[in-house]
Amino acid sequence: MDSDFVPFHPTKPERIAKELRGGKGSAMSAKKRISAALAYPLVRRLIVENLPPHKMLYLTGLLCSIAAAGATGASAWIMKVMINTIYVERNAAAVWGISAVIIGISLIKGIAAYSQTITTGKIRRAIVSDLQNRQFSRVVRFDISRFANQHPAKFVSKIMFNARAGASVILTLTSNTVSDVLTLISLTTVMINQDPMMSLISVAVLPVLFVSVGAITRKIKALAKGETELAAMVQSIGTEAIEGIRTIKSFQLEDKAVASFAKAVGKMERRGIQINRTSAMMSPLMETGGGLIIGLFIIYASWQSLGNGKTPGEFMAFITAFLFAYEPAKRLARVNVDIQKQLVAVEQMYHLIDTPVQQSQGAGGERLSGIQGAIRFEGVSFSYDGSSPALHHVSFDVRPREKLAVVGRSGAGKTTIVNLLLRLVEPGKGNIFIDGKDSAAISLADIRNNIALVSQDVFLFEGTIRDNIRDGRPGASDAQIESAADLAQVSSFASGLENGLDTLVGPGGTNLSGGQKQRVAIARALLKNAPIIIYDEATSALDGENERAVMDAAFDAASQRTVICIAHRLSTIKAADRILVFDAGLLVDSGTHEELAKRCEIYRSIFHLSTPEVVQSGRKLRA
Ligand SMILES: Nc1ncnc2c1ncn2[C@@H]1O[C@H](COP(=O)(O)OP(=O)(O)OP(=O)(O)O)[C@@H](O)[C@H]1O
Repeated sequence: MDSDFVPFHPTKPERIAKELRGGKGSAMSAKKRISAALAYPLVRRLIVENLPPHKMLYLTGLLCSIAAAGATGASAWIMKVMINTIYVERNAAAVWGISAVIIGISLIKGIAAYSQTITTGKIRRAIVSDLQNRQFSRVVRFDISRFANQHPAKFVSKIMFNARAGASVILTLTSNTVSDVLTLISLTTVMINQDPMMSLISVAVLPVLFVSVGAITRKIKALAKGETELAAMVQSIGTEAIEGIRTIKSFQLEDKAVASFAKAVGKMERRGIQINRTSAMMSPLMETGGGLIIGLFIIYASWQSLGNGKTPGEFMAFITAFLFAYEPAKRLARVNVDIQKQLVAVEQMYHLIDTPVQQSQGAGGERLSGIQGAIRFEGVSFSYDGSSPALHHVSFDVRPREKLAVVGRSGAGKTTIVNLLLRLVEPGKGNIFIDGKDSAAISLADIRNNIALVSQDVFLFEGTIRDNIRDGRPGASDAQIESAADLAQVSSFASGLENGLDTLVGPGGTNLSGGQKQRVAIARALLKNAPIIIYDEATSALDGENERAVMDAAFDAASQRTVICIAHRLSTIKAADRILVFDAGLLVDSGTHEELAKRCEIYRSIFHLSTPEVVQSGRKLRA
């Protein structure tokens, strides 16, 4: 890899397709198994981090499990009393008492099961919410390069899936398994008490069962790998298609979108069926094992009761305890299988949670306050993929309060300048200075506090227009918001809406046009009152007249700030003090519109293509 450039992985549709095919090098095939050595620390961490906050609920659940286990043992034991007293000794007077005890035992079991379901449900929901929040709060702080090769929907679906898996592992181990073990202890006590020999026979068959179950477990583990990825892939393809619905419709690509979705769904379905089929083998195995044990009992019990005077009550109590033990034993035999499936997701979850947030995000770094807005790029190189340069050895200065336009053909590196300035990516080589301070040493929070960005892809939160503008400066008064709205020409369209600036926007509210959204974004940036303001094709969705009005206002409002403006419209560019011309990652020229129009071939060619009036001199919006 060229040492000049930091690696950055592009979003590639082929990558998604490759993952769908499960091809070599795909995320799926790269996933590792959760070995026992890895599983233990994962499980330990899950429990240590998540259970203590719910210990009171957990204790309540444990008491319920103990009560339910005791009641289950008692309900097997009462069989002996019932058969021997009522049917062998024919004691009719005992019927009422024994029936009352049976009803009492069932009542205890029912109440314990109800309370346990309620408590584990509460614990599960609390853990799922907490794990989702922890993952999301980490993901939004990732370096943007982490988002380059994954669709956002994939991140979100993974977060949801991982959190559910984490809660399942915790509850399977600390609640369901504990409850099953307690029930088995209670039933085994009854069994040993009735006949130690018969108990031994049943225990002897268990290793055979466990070996077979182990083999199936390994197969399921292999199949479960990548199930999460496939689910996320389906969501990602579906979301992508809906997001791009206008393009899909205009190119009549509905069939292609449906086919690609169906392909992903089909792959997921096949994987699900395979897992299901393999899991299903567990049941016949356990049934056959159980049948074998019961057959042996009958032979042994007949011999005992015919020759050695064992009572039918003892035999019934034993069989009942054994049958009751079947379900919890089956669940315990499957614990490893169930957990293995979930541990793959838990590992992904901790991978997300443990991924370092962008360097020096949050604490640390030099402070940056009261700045003039001087910017200096010194020999800056950067590559997104580690090989092809997006910027190569770029150096330039921006004076405080200068209005700088950045132009270039598509892919020339204009947005990369903005990404570097905001430290959304770090330069592979060279340095960037803000007011003379190396930006790499400045606290990331301070860099972003001092720069306001209006980007080409406007993002508005669901809420009112006013709330969205206020995001620029959370403590701003209504008057300040309204003044920013006036400057950015938001008021001109908001006054036509029933609720003005208090109109709801976003999925549940009014849908604004692309240009209206851009004006809200400009108002938000103006309100921020940062010493440096960047417009990255901020007016691309506005018509010529509106664009000029908004940019006049934006430049005027920013007269005391440094402005960097990436634009394709000559009217905006002419208004700048100086223009930088980029081509294929290189800074090829800089000067005023008049100078560049005379001497810079690339500048001329850019604007000759779209704007014939290139040689007309431009009006300066500010001196
Ligand atoms: N996320 C990314 N992953 C990989 N390569 C990227 C990424 N973003 C940009 N590039 C590449 O870096 C180079 C510079 O891109 P940049 O977005 O800075 O160009 P631009 O001049 O802003 O283009 P446009 O005017 O089309 O927005 C291009 O060759 C582009 O393909």
